[in-house]
Amino acid sequence: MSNFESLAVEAQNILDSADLLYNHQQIDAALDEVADQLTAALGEQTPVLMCVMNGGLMTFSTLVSKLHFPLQMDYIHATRYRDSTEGKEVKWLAEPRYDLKGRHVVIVDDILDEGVTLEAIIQYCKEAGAESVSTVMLVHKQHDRCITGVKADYVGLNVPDRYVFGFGMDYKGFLRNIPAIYAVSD
Ligand SMILES: O=P(O)(O)OC[C@H]1O[C@H](OP(=O)(O)OP(=O)(O)O)[C@H](O)[C@@H]1O
Ligand SMILES: Nc1nc2[nH]cnc2c(=O)[nH]1
Repeated sequence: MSNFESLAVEAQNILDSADLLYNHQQIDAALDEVADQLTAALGEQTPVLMCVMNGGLMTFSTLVSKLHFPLQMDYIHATRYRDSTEGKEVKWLAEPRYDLKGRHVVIVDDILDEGVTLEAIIQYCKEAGAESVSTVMLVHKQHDRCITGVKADYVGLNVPDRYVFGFGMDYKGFLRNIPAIYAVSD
């Protein structure tokens, strides 16, 4: 069996034994609330919404479909876990296309864990001259290891201090497409 095939089998076993945290309906309702809050805060600001690839993709596409005001979409690709379940240093794979100078930027990602990735992206946007940087996270992992001062302005759902996957979040590069959020079984 090649590497990707054995990983696919492992991922299926992980899914079969995982604990469901939130189903699709609960995720959708949480993103409805975030969309309402963003509309109230930024509906007049013509923001740039910035998808953090790859994990942010499903949250981003669901969220923007709920926003009915003028905005632009862009993406940034920063990765720290690289198909592993342990974080390393942040690696940049793609920078945004829009000039962020003077713009209200909204970063949209799947998970705030230790905050290393988010801190690097906020710093990037500020150095690019953004007028404001707001942060949206589908989930916030509950522990006290997050970098001091790094926070999400808008959070959909809280998750326990366990490895989680689904709705964009991967297990070794798989299971991002599952339309619910699970925790790997202990
Ligand atoms: O708060 P942190 O501890 O920095 O972890 C959060 C980051 O980890 C994941 O990205 P990953 O590096 O796995 O890349 P991916 O988006 O391609 O899954 C996730 O999408 C966040 O960007
Ligand atoms: N998929 C996934 N990515 C992460 N990045 C940081 N923490 C996590 C996690 O629990 N799950």
